[in-house]
Amino acid sequence: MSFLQPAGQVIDLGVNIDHIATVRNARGTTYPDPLRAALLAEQAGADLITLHLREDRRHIKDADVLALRPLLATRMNLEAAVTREMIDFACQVKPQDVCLVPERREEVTTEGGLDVVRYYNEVEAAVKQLKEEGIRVSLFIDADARQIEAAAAVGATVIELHTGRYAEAEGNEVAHELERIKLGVHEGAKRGLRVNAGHGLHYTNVQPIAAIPDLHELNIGHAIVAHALFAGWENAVREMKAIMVAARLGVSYAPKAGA
Ligand SMILES: CC(=O)[C@@H](O)[C@H](O)COP(=O)(O)O
Ligand SMILES: NCC(=O)COP(=O)(O)O
Repeated sequence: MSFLQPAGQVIDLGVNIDHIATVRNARGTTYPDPLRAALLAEQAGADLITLHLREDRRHIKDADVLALRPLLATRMNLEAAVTREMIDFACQVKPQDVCLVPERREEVTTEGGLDVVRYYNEVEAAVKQLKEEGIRVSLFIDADARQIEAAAAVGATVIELHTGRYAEAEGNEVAHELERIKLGVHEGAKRGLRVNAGHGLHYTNVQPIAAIPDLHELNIGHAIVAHALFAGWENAVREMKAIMVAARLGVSYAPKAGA
């Protein structure tokens, strides 16, 4: 229980440690250690640890996932593509959560949501295999009614709405994308799904998202790692959690300088 968290969970923060591994891999050293980052993030208020084992292993490696799984006090949310290799690996690791994401080797970062409508049969088979191992399955999708409907139909119990378009929006588009996410949260909750969100969120654009009722969890990585370069890792996690909780509770929170 984070000291920032009132009784009961207001909104969960999933800290994505991918880009700790990006820095490590830049020189092929053992530091910074993603496992240490994960354990410190938990102590600083993270409610779960998210990590994306990409097909090209550009940041998180198989060994990171295997080593971290038994160490976490909270829970592991493993992001993976819908491939035989990744689904079998996830069934071997048995994280509490798996989030199925789209992946293209040439992409810089995740560009959109999983097209559950188009790949319904493949996603359905993956969801079934993971659920048989006792793993809770989330689908990383756009805030699109057809994708949300397909996610519920295919047997997922959780969806994570891709907030990339909101994060990249400018001017009047910001309000439009925020409304699209609000409608997606409502649509998912109406269908009995647990609704999460993530991608491209940072210390200012997170506030309107965290304020959306019925949103259970935000997965945030790149911005926390970036802020940690100046504020320190644990401060960066604590500050993000505080901002999210304050936004959800409708109270103002002004981080002290250098927090
Ligand atoms: C699915 C998602 O939004 C995150 O996992 C994101 O993919 C972070 O990893 P990358 O920066 O490698 O895309
Ligand atoms: N699913 C979103 C995630 O895990 C983190 O995405 P980002 O904050 O690194 O863009």
